[in-house]
Parts: sequence; structure tokens; C-alpha cells
Amino acid sequence: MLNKYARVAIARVMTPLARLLVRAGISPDIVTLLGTLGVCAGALGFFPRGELFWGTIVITCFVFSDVVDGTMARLSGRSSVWGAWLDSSTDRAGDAAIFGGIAVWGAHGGHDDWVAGLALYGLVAGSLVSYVKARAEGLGMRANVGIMERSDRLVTILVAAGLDGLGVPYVLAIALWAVAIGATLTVVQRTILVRSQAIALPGADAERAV
Ligand SMILES: CCCCCCCC/C=C\CCCCCCCC(=O)OC[C@H](COP(=O)(O)O[C@@H]1[C@H](O)[C@H](OP(=O)(O)O)[C@@H](O)[C@H](O)[C@H]1O)OC(=O)CCCCCCC/C=C\CCCCCCCC
Ligand SMILES: Nc1ccn([C@@H]2O[C@H](COP(=O)(O)O)[C@@H](O)[C@H]2O)c(=O)n1
Ligand SMILES: [Mg+2]
Ligand SMILES: [Mg+2]
Repeated sequence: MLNKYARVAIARVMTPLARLLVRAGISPDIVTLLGTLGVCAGALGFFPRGELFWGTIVITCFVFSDVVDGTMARLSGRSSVWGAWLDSSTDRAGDAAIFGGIAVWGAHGGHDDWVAGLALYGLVAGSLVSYVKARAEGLGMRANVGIMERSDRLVTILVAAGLDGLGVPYVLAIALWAVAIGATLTVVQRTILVRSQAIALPGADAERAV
């Protein structure tokens, strides 16, 4: 949903920074890679130790690089297939670090099996959301729908982790439930969309197994 309603506004806010980086001769790929490293370091360095507030702050500082890299690529006319693949693939690493870090915290220091289990579920369901789309696109269809796309999952979990780190009770568990249910529904929404396209394909295309 945020992807649909907030993307243009966020990209506009990030454009001056993107322009500055392009002028400095920095490539979008470097921003993609450094952003992912920062997100992973913030998530794995802080979350497993229960430092949810500081983990969230570090991740938030780096996560917007995912908007900056694409803006840089478009500004400099360097959008590429390689860049698109790199961007999407590194997203998966960052997501895994965030949800994995929370799962480790729940299972160990946090002593909360629900947090551990729901974070693990959120990691797997979120990956499935992305995979369903990637596979559909690979087969020439689209699956760009859903109530809990990546930006929705990130905002939900990061706001909750930040608030939990400040001592607000229950908010993390509520957010994890929201991601678990929302991501599951998103897989269903995407599956329905893919199914409607697949059954409308002509015979030869429908039998094609790629
Ligand atoms: C007191 C509490 C302290 C807490 C303080 C910190 C709070 C931090 C809160 C939020 C910050 C989180 C921001 C998250 C921003 C996400 C940015 C982002 O990921 O943008 C990337 C995205 C680009 O998407 P792509 O198309 O490149 O990626 C695609 C995606 O990976 C697909 O995945 P799928 O959906 O399928 O699972 C892949 O399939 C696809 O291949 C891949 O290409 O850009 C956007 O989506 C643009 C929209 C970004 C909207 C961000 C809005 C953030 C707005 C406000 C933050 C609110 C902060 C409020 C704080 C309140 C605290 C109480
Ligand atoms: N290193 C990169 C990163 C991105 N791109 C291009 O931007 C598109 C993604 O845009 P976002 O605003 O979602 O980041 C991606 O599909 C590529 O076309 C790139 O070329 N190199
Ligand atoms: Mg990006
Ligand atoms: Mg990305």
C-alpha cells in the first residue's frame, strides 16, 4: 500500500541526496550494497541483544538507501537489469536480517516464544510474498498487489521495534501478528491475480514450463 501511495513523495524527498551522490560520481550499486550492509549490521548487531531501539535507528538510517539507489539510477540514466536484480536480491538479505534478528532475540534474551515464532513466520511469509511476484514476472505475468508489500512490512516492524525498545508493551507482538496475517493475505492476493492471468493464456503459453 505504501508502495502505491507514499513512493512518489518519498522519492521526491530523496532526490536532492540522490543528485548529490550522482554528482560525486558514486554508483547506484555502491549505495545498494552499503545500504544493505548497514541494514544487516543494524539488525544483527543490535536486535539479538535486545537493543531494539538502537537497532531500529541504525536500520532506519540505511533503509532509505533503497529509494535513493533507484532514484540515482534514473537520474543518471544508468537503470539496468543488473541493478534491478541486485536491488531486489539485496532486499531479501536485509529483510532476513531484520526478522531473523528479532527471532533470535525472542528465542534467547527476550524469552518470548511467540515473538520468536511470529518473527520466523514473518520472515518466511515475507520471502514468499516476494518469491511469488518474482516467479510470476519470470513467467511474463504480474503480481504487484497486496496489503503487506515490503515497505508496509518494514514500516510496521520498525515502528513497533522502536517503540518496544522505548518500553511500550505488546506493540511488537501486535506488529508481528499484523505482518504474519498481512503477508499471508498478500500471498493469497498475488496467487489469485497470477491464476487469473495464467488461465487466460493461450494454450501454447499455458503449457510452457520455464
Ligand atoms: C519512537 C519510535 C522510534 C522509531 C523511530 C524509527 C521509526 C522508523 C520507522 C519507519 C522507517 C521505516 C521506513 C521503511 C522505508 C522502506 C523503504 C523501502 O524499502 O523502500 C524501498 C521501496 C522500493 O521498493 P522496490 O520496488 O525496490 O523493492 C521491491 C520489493 O522488495 C518487493 O518486495 P515485495 O513487496 O514483493 O515483498 C520485491 O518484490 C521487488 O522485487 C523489489 O523491487 O520503496 C518503496 O516502497 C517506496 C515507499 C516507501 C515508503 C516509506 C514510507 C516511510 C514513511 C514513513 C515512516 C514513518 C515513520 C514514523 C515513525 C513513527 C514512530 C512512532
Ligand atoms: N543499483 C541499482 C538499484 C536500482 N536500479 C534501478 O532502479 C529500480 C528500482 O528502483 P527503486 O526506486 O525501487 O530503488 C530497479 O528496477 C533498477 O531499474 C539500478 O539500476 N541499480
Ligand atoms: Mg532500491
Ligand atoms: Mg531494494
